[in-house]
Amino acid sequence: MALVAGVDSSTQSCKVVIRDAESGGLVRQGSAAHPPGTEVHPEEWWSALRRAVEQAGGLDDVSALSVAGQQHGMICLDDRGEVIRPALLWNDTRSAGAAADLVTDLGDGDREEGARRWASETGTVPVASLTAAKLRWLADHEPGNAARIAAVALPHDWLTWRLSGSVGAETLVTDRSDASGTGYFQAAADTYRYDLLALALRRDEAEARRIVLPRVLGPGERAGTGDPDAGLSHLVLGPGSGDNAGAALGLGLRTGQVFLSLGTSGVVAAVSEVPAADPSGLVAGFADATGAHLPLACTLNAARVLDAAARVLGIGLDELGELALRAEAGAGGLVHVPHLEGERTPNLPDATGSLHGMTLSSMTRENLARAAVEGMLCLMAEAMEAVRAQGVGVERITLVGGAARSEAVRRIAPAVLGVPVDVPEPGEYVADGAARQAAWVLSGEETPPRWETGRSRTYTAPHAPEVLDRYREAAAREAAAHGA
Ligand SMILES: Nc1ncnc2c1ncn2[C@@H]1O[C@H](COP(=O)(O)OP(=O)(O)O)[C@@H](O)[C@H]1O
Ligand SMILES: O=C(CO)[C@@H](O)[C@H](O)COP(=O)(O)O
Repeated sequence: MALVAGVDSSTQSCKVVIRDAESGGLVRQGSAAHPPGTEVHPEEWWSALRRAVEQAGGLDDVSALSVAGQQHGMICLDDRGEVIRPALLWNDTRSAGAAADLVTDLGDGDREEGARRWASETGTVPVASLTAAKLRWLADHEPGNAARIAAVALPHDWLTWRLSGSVGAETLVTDRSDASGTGYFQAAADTYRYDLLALALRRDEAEARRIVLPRVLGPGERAGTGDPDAGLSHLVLGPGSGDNAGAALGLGLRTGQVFLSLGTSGVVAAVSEVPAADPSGLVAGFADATGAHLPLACTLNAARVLDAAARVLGIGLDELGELALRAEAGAGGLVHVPHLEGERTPNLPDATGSLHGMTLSSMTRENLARAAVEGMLCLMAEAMEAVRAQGVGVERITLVGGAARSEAVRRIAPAVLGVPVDVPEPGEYVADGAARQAAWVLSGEETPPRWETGRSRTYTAPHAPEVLDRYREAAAREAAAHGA
């Protein structure tokens, strides 16, 4: 029985699953926490990966491994392959101004024209999360560091490279799903755009072409083998992927199917045969891990909205869910607009969260808990509408991510979203997608192995559009206050 490993190096933790390559059956797993914050040294991820692998029983009997990782994080390497500064993560909003500048610059001073060009040329209009915006921030705020850049990698590229034991940056590899989140990759044509890398770094294109970008491997293509010095030469490495593409692969989603992930980020994404190009910037035109596309709307706020509410109420997440289910739909008029970390969809990087409709009768613990769950889900309902506006039919949605473990979220989601919600058994679907890719690479076949996916339970509830209507009113007031 050949074993394969899948790694999910995501924002809050690193998870490793080890599965049977043929059946996909789970054999063992491990996890390790990542440090908090939006600026993290990649060595921290490497150390968490090693701890998670150890907890999962090691890799001695594992034949292949792939890494899926949080998207967009900027890792700059110097000419010796050393990390120049801690990585700036997808949820670090200091690059918001840089993103706005990139849009205007490509439009020669015209923001709308710039947004149209970014969307048509790369599929995505830059926001603070994109790697290109982080590079522009670096060029403007840390020119000494920017001048030392010899290579730029993403978290999953760098971890795959570390596992291979390579030292030279020229051996870095990536896949099209993660490359498509950089801002300097054209997913529709599978090619890097050095002109846009140059724009980001304020260099000319010839200089930008001297920067090493990870070679983009095809889906299912071998990335090499593990580090012989670490006893990993038996390990075949897969190209890996961005974490959202990993989730789609782990769930075995087919064209037209849509998932909602409630982790640190909130994500609504669909597998699509056609690339997206949304000039409003709400939907990113990313690629998936199978050769198709993954139009995606991503929020900065999701599961941690519930963490924050539980903290304020001095209770655990289970109790928060029980309280929320005891309140009526609409939380007695209390509306929580949960822009706790600023927001990306809609693009309000400087926003803060707010609570509306506070009265003596609405201010109960039950309503506060309910408003947190409803607020998070309304934010996701808006993301779902943005994906729909790109022509994706959303008739039902598959719910995953840490907050999918909450019974309250599962039961309230169909009422707020207005579609049935399929909840697969709790699991690590990003890591599973990476494991499935590893099995694919090991098999050398044209398509990923058919793995049995666990049973889903479908949640339905009468649609309660008034919850979203009231949220929209409150969110519009907030957006106006933040100059949108
Ligand atoms: N039972 C639960 N109810 C609500 N939220 C939960 C529950 N279990 C875990 N979470 C939340 O899930 C989040 C982590 O989700 P995860 O998908 O692993 O995040 P990421 O992939 O971004 O690191 C945490 O914020 C945690 O509070
Ligand atoms: O920025 C995005 C997608 O564009 C995020 O989805 C990151 O990829 C982080 O994911 P999680 O750690 O929340 O899973």
